[in-house]
Parts: sequence; structure tokens; C-alpha cells
Amino acid sequence: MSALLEVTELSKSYFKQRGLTRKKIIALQNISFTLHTAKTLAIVGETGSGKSTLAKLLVGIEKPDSGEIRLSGQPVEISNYKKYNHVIRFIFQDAGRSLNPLQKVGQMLEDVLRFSTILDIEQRRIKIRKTLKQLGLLDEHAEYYPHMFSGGQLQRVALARALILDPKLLILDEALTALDPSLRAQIVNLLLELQHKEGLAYLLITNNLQLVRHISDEMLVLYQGGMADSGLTTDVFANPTHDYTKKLINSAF
Ligand SMILES: Nc1ncnc2c1ncn2[C@@H]1O[C@H](COP(=O)(O)OP(=O)(O)OP(=O)(O)O)[C@@H](O)[C@H]1O
Repeated sequence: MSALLEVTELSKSYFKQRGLTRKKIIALQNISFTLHTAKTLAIVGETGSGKSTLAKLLVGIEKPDSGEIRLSGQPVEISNYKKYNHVIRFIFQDAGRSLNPLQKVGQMLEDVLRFSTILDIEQRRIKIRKTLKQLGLLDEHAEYYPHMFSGGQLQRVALARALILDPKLLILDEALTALDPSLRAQIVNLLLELQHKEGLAYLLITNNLQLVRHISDEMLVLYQGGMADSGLTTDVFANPTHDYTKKLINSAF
């Protein structure tokens, strides 16, 4: 069976203008990993290590300089966003608070379905109700504006927007960081339940090592754009090889 996501030798650099010269910044260098259905891979690393760049390459916001991304065995074509935005969805830090304040939740979900599916109006209505329910929200929440929700409910709404297209992979870029611990625990439980029921895979970008140890099957530690350590989470925690990983683990526990 081929992997859900296979990333091979991915590299990306940026150029920053400094006066008259352009400075090359290597954001990612030769990153490779594999993610299987219903599994969670954590990406950890200090600020500037390339975590967000990796997420941007995976969802097609940025183009790699070299390397390959394969989804279910097929190479991803960055230009064909609509084709695979069903498969990979992205949810970022404070996603709940970045929802359009002037749009009711039902309308927001309706827009996602109208843009990306061929469902008719009745099928869309059913799908919206089903998705809200899946996330522990009510039918009437479709009529709510974002400011009418609590923090935890808002995060669920953001998840509803990400999950309504039945993706196979959800990228969570510091998506749980701003939540208080009890709310985070609730959302983590919900994510694990969805993974179990729907076979969702998660790519979790975070520096919360407790969370990494709790929910990720595998982890990849980035250091200055390169791979410092990678493998089963239990193995990396037990036998970190790179000094940065050792420091990170020591400082967290
Ligand atoms: N659009 C850009 N133009 C120039 N340099 C960039 C750009 N985006 C990222 N970089 C640089 O690439 C490197 C990696 O950045 P990236 O945002 O991926 O790191 P990160 O690990 O996600 O950091 P953080 O945790 O702060 O978000 C950094 O040196 C950053 O300054």
C-alpha cells in the first residue's frame, strides 16, 4: 500500500533584499518523510526552522525549488489547487478568530461546498448539518455569526470548515497553541476520535512536546531548515541524536 503523503528531498529558499544585494535564505533543505492514513506526524523546530514553509509547500501556497510531494502515490501539481484541496486541508493558529465576522457559519460552509464540490443545494444543506454534528455543534449554529461562539466552539467551527470536504490529511499549524489547557484537551480528544472514525491523518506543527508525545505516532525535528531527527515519536524521545533535539526534550520534561 502506498503512503498517503510522501515527501522526498524537498527544498525551498527565499531571497531577501539587503540594500543592493540579495541574500539567499535556505528555509528547507532535503526534507523527506512519509505519512500514512490515520496516523499523526508532528513537525517540531525552533522559530525560523522552516515549519511554516513546509506547510505552505504542502498546501500549494509556495512552490518548492526541488523535491517531490506525492499524495496517494500521485505527484501533486501545485497549480491544480482545486483538485487536491479536498484531500489536504489546513488549519492555523487562532483559526477560529480569523473567520469572517460578517458571515454566518452556515453561509461560510456553504461557500466552501459551492466552490469545491458539485453537490446541489439540498445535498449541501445535509452535508453542513452532518459536519456541524460531527464536531459537536448544533443545526442552529449555522445561523450564528462567529462572535456568538465561545473560544472552544469557534475552534470547532474552524475545524468544520476544514473537514467539510472530507479531507484525508489535516495540517494543524500551531492550531492548538492559543487554547487554554482544558479546551486543548477537548479539541485533542475530538481530533483523536475523528482520526479513529474517519481515518484522518494529521500533520501537527507545534512546539508543545507534551502534545507531540501524547498524539503523534512519528515526529520530525527541523533545525535550520534541515532534518535534525525523525522517526517514531517514542524512539526520538528515547534516543535523540541531534543536540538541538536533546535540548528540546530536556527543556520540556
Ligand atoms: N516569504 C519569505 N521571504 C523571505 N524569507 C522567508 C519567507 N518566509 C520564510 N522566510 C524565512 O525562511 C525561514 C523559515 O521560516 P518559517 O516561517 O518556515 O519558519 P518557522 O519554523 O515556521 O518559524 P515560526 O515558528 O516563527 O513560524 C526563516 O529564516 C524565515 O525568515
